[in-house]
Amino acid sequence: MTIKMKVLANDGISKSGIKALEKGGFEVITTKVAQEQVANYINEHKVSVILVRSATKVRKDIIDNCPSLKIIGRGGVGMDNIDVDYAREKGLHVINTPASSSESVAELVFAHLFTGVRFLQDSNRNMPLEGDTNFDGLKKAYANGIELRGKTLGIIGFGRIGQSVAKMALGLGMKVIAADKFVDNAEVKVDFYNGQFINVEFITEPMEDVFKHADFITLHVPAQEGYVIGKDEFLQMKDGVGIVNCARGGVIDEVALIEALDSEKVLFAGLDVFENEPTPEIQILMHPKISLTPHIGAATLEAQDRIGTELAEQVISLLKAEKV
Ligand SMILES: NC(=O)C1=CN([C@@H]2O[C@H](COP(=O)(O)OP(=O)(O)OC[C@H]3O[C@@H](n4cnc5c(N)ncnc54)[C@H](OP(=O)(O)O)[C@@H]3O)[C@@H](O)[C@H]2O)C=CC1
Ligand SMILES: O=C(O)C(=O)CO
Repeated sequence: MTIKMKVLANDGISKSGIKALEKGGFEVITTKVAQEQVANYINEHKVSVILVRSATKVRKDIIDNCPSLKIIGRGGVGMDNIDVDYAREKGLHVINTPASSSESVAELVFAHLFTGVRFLQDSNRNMPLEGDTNFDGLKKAYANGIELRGKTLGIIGFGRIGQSVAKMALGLGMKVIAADKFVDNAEVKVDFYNGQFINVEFITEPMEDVFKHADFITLHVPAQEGYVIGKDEFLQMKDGVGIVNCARGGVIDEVALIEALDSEKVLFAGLDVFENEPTPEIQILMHPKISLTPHIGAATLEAQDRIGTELAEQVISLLKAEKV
């Protein structure tokens, strides 16, 4: 009898990913194992591959105590929930799917931008009931919307997602400026649904210039030590700027953000990620000027399909030689 290698997809995986892995001769387990039970489960079931999104952490304890493990796979980009260097030192393969979700995250950025400039996060909560006479004042406030067209979008972090955001912004008639620690210039291919495209050359600018000139700022940097935007950075921005963070909680100082919103320095914020996940601080949750999503940047059917298939392809190719 052939013994199939086991893949534990602890944060779920698309049907296409399961199908591809099964076709490749793997058994796929989609049971959600509690974090503290993951190591035991891997050992009990002799799991060879653990696939995670952002919820399950794969730290030193699992890496040290699970000898059957050969691959740690992250369905997504940021690997801050995995001790990557340590795992690689111990001879494990660590893989991710860096390009599969860029367009989906970029689209969510615009969902937050459109929400912020037309106050949707607040009007969704405040539509009047029959006989409500107090709504007129609010309606007047909601009537002060802003168009994105013609405005300047500042992109901090000009990698894959930052560049996807840039091309969508150009399509909307926005001006785009960008800052990146390491990318000096980039040629972004803006493609249209009819197959036509144009290439647009970008030269990145110093971060202070982006803060100074942007009407809206969106962050696309990885998790890192220290805030990228804190009190000092808010002070450098235009009054009434809009901020979007679909990158990582912890790259914006949330206390400074609340202060900036309350003082009207910042007009609105759109947040997909939080310093405290999955349960953001109450001041963030209840703020009328913040549009909230629960870390769903990559959560589209299309992105998850690409992620599942790409993970399956990598697992199959890495373990092909070792299968029994
Ligand atoms: N909300 C969601 O669901 C999702 C969130 N993400 C987040 O988005 C992040 C970006 O993804 P992606 O665009 O694919 O990554 P990339 O690596 O392609 O781009 C990130 C860019 O930001 C640069 N950078 C790092 N730190 C700074 C800084 N302090 N200031 C300016 N630039 C900086 C990086 O430089 P260098 O590479 O040299 O460090 C790199 O060029 C991921 O790391 C992840 O955390 C990703 C997918 C989904
Ligand atoms: O891919 C990422 O980094 C995400 O945050 C989505 O899971």
